[in-house]
Amino acid sequence: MASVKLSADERLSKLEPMLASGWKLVENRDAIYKEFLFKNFNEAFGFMSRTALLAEKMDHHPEWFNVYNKVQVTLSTHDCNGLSNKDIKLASFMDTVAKLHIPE
Ligand SMILES: C[C@H](O)[C@H](O)[C@H]1CNC2=NC(N)=NC(=O)C2=N1
Repeated sequence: MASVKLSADERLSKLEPMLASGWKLVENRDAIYKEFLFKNFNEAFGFMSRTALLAEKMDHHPEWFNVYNKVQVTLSTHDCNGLSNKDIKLASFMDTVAKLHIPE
């Protein structure tokens, strides 16, 4: 199903809260970025594993880079060359999972 870019209203109602929870707009791209820090690699990889399962189920995949306990994530929808509701859904899920792995 072709993805539709977030509307102006959705950017206010759905994207703004994500920016308030630490996601940043990517310069010169309609994309969002967040860096997640975990206690160790196991926690980071657990986060990535859980995200990967949803990504596969959604057929919507993050652009991410992992070194040890850090996971850098960029979300955008390639099909519409910008942000869609799929990005909001995946970002929200990642925030929820990350909270389960809060470093002590
Ligand atoms: C063929 C496949 O369904 C598409 O390429 C999917 C795969 N995963 C995707 N991931 C993201 N982030 N954006 C897409 O548009 C996308 N499209």
